[in-house]
Amino acid sequence: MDIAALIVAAGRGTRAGGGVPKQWRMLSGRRVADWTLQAFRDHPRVGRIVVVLHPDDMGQAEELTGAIVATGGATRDASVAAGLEALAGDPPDAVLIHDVARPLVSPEVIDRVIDGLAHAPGAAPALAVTDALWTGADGIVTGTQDRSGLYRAQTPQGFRFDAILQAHRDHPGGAADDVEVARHAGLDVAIVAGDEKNLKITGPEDFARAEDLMRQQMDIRTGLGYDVHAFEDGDACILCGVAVPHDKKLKGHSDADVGMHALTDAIYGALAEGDIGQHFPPSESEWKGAASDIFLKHAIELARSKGFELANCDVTLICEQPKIGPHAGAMRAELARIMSVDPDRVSVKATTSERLGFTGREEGIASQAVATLVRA
Ligand SMILES: Nc1ccn([C@@H]2O[C@H](COP(=O)(O)OP(=O)(O)OP(=O)(O)O)[C@@H](O)[C@H]2O)c(=O)n1
Ligand SMILES: C[C@](O)(CO)[C@H](O)COP(=O)(O)O
Repeated sequence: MDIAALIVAAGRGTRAGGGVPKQWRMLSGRRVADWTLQAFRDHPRVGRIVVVLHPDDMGQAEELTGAIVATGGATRDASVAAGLEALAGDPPDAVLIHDVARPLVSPEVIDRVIDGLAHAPGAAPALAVTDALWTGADGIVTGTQDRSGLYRAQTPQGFRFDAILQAHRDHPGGAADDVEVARHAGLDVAIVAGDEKNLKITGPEDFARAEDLMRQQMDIRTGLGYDVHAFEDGDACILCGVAVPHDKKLKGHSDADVGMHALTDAIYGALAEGDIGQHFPPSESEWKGAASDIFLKHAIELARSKGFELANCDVTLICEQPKIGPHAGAMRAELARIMSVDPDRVSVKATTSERLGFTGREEGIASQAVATLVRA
């Protein structure tokens, strides 16, 4: 099934305050809109993504990589209609209509909505009301409302595309959500289980709630790498991607970059994905003399394919000679370039072993590295 996501992001977020529409405010280090888009971009069953923006926000479009951008209207339903029309030229089978203000939507909720479409033209997540419901006036309770059969509606609300497009075209406007539009057109909408965490950022206090929930669901992994290479005759050592002049070089099947190997193993370790020798066996001649950036790129791309980003890494080189200090800045910059991360996430430092052991006797260089990976 060809499934598109339609993310409405043309509201002004007046109730949230803060001077900037809530979708552009920061939440756990990224904009609200970036989290929401990522949830759909990472979902294997979602193809295209349409984002509906306010005319004043078109400058943000460039940063929403890979998304089709449409211009929104004065109300939520006008914005949804604009997004549907943007898809109508090349219609998907189904569309998932989602508030940008719900950045914590889980893959499981998205799956349940998609699965619900197998049995009905519409499916939407909701939570049964569990608190007692009152009516009140002037701060005084005036009655109790029957809560049986009442639900709190969430998004994404999913529909067969042709049906919801026609329903919006025929609707007079003023609907609270797309389920109301669908029902007005006589379409059945299945209720699937929502998620307490799928909150809509509405008031100022919701930012702190959303950040707490994000912290709870973060997956943080740490890996440790260790490597040793012996010296042989030569004129430079390749260390963390930098050629450091020396009267010896490091011996190995590849370029013997002991620092980069330790870091690569730390990333594989954090992912529980074995080690460098498992991915690039020394028995294979194609890795003979290979530049070690191939290994590091492979490890970081493997991490990204599993949804992880590098939070930070720290490499220690253990040797008497060559002196690392003058080259540490260049090494950090090179590792950061290879991994496409900010240099302030990469540390390279060195120590001697006080002339003890094989490093102290200058027979070779050892390296240790730790890497922390985070999946939000
Ligand atoms: N003209 C509008 C109004 C709302 N929305 C979107 O509809 C969703 C749900 O609306 P709400 O939480 O009410 O957002 P805002 O309209 O931005 O908030 P407020 O009512 O506080 O201004 C949000 O993703 C919002 O960006 C939209 O695309 N176009
Ligand atoms: C669509 C919706 O998210 C369902 O809960 C909600 O109705 C939209 O937000 P609003 O605050 O009602 O504008």
